[in-house]
Amino acid sequence: MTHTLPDVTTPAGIIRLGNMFCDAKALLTAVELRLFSTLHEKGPSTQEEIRTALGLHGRGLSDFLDLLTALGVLERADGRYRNAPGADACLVQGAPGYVGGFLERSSRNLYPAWGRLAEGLRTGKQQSGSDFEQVTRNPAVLRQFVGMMDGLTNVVGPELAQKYDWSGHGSVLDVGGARGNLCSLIVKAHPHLTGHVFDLPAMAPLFDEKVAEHGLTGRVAFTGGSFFEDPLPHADVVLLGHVLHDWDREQRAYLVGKAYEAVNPGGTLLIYDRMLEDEPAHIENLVISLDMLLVTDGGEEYRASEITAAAEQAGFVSTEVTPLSDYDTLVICRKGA
Ligand SMILES: C[S@@+](CC[C@H](N)C(=O)[O-])C[C@H]1O[C@@H](n2cnc3c(N)ncnc32)[C@H](O)[C@@H]1O
Repeated sequence: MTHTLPDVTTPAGIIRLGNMFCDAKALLTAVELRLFSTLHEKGPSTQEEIRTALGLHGRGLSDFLDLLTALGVLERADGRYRNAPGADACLVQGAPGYVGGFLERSSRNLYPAWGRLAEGLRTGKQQSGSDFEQVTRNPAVLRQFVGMMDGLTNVVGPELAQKYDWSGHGSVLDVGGARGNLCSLIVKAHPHLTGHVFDLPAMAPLFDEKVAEHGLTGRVAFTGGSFFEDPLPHADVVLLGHVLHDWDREQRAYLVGKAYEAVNPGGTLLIYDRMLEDEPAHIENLVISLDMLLVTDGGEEYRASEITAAAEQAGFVSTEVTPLSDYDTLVICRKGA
């Protein structure tokens, strides 16, 4: 994936880079207001039709719509706005490739936390005031959070289902698998597998709902518990996806060791995250690593080499590192038979 950055050798380019948070907030706001879903439903619409449908005041609306047009997520013709193709595929609620859940939570949680980045860097403390305990206590926030996870697993899931050879395995366990979206996508693509998700107990009702939506009720099971305190179920393939980056280095090594115990002999542990490289080239992954500074107590993105070393220490006989999706890295850890 390529990045187009402003020319930061010029004052105008530097100011443009400094203002790019405004571009992002315009997109996040459009998702929050359900603009893309509304345009998908109503078809090309005038500014006035959009104003009425979204219940807006009207001041600033033409600039807002034109900014989204300049950013490429809307198109304007004959005084009517409609979704650009990418927005129609990814930002309309209920579309298979919907990533708006991620953006919605970004708008409500990450965006304000980034406003306190200096404080986060000064203190090393998270700035969102919402650890997993708090997230799971509030049903509305939990729903937003799982929507965010679905936004990411809708992208990673289909690729993981294709990329890894699932033919020699009979079962998959997704540890920290949220409401089971990724596990369901894998079981749907490989119906010979039985699926199992382990996550905090509060996730159970949302899991039931999601698995029913996938038409897999009874084929993907759920066990509630804490992966730090409770035993994990066993499976041929154990997954830890976007989980290790929530924790510090010592906790990550502990979870790799715990996952080793859960993998059946001859099976595999699959770990994916936005892992970092030595060269600071991946803007998106560095941004997510700073997200972890701002929303977790010890989390950060990390290098694949940390995980291959922890896997070796835990007892895995071999490891393989490969790219997954546009931003993730997959580490495949094989257990001896
Ligand atoms: C960042 S999400 C990743 C979700 C999913 N694996 C994905 O790829 O999108 C981390 C998950 O870990 C779960 N989690 C956090 N603490 C946990 C704990 N102590 N035990 C079990 N699950 C936990 C959260 O509820 C959440 O679903």
